[in-house]
Amino acid sequence: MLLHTTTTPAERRRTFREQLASGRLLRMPGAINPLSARLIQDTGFDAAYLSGAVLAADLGLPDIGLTTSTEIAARAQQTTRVTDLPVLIDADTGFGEPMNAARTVQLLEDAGLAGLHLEDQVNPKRCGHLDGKTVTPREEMARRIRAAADARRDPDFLLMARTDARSVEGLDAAIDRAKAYVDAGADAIFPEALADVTEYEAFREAIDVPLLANLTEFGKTPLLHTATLESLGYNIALYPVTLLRIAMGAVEDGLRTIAAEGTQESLLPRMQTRSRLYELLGYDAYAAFDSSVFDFTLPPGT
Ligand SMILES: C[C@](O)(C(=O)O)[C@H](CC(=O)O)C(=O)O
Ligand SMILES: [Mg+2]
Repeated sequence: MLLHTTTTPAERRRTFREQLASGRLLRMPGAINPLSARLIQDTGFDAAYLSGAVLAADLGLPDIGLTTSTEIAARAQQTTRVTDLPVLIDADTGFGEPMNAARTVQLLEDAGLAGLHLEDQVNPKRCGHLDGKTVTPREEMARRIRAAADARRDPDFLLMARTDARSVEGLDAAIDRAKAYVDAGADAIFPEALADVTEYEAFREAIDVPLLANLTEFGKTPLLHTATLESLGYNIALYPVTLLRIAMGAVEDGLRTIAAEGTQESLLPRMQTRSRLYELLGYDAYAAFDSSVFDFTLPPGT
């Protein structure tokens, strides 16, 4: 793979549709940057995710709807360029009125994504696992979805509706909303912040389209095993902020170690090596293209 992926957005959208139709559980970690999306592909995951919480945190911002559709589209394009995997993006509330949601869909289609999800919170939105959320009237969200569905130019671009209603209006209302969102044109449903396995079951029973399970840490939902989700008939196991939490934990530990020990020596066994990084970046493909780019050998152990 030289410079970028050779898989087209259309191919990846078809793959994503086929994966979802297969009935198999897809495992979908959230990338923290384009390079980590390469690693997600390299370690055998099915698809990658771009989290609103991660994109905001990356800019040093809380996840309250401050980022813009053009900002997330630019980041998405950098990511989709370097992976062959289908990538699903968190489009928050669609960034405004239904007309804004429609523009968001087109921007994110152009960014090479396989699909997006829109949620039924009002602005300023918040993490779905926090208390004090407010949801829009059901009909307003249905308008948001219809506008998004009509704006699509590739019918394979996946439109997922997320409902945040479980912790606001209760489980039954959340299921009713999900049904209304499917009627409005949603291809898949993201039931946010379910409390336990019985709630997962109830959603599966009531909804015919693919379902996503959000396995975010330190939230309201148990960290269900993939085997459990498979037996429940869920389609996507999402690890939205997991890589960010792992990386930031390691970065903080590393910084404290250097400050305390005066050298990074003790951290070397925990670091990605230079050779692994070069492997991920595909240096040899560049060497094959132009031998003057990569005409050195790395000393052993680097
Ligand atoms: C999935 C989510 O929308 C995200 O932006 O990644 C967040 C995750 C989180 O804040 O833990 C959410 O669940 O609202
Ligand atoms: Mg989000």
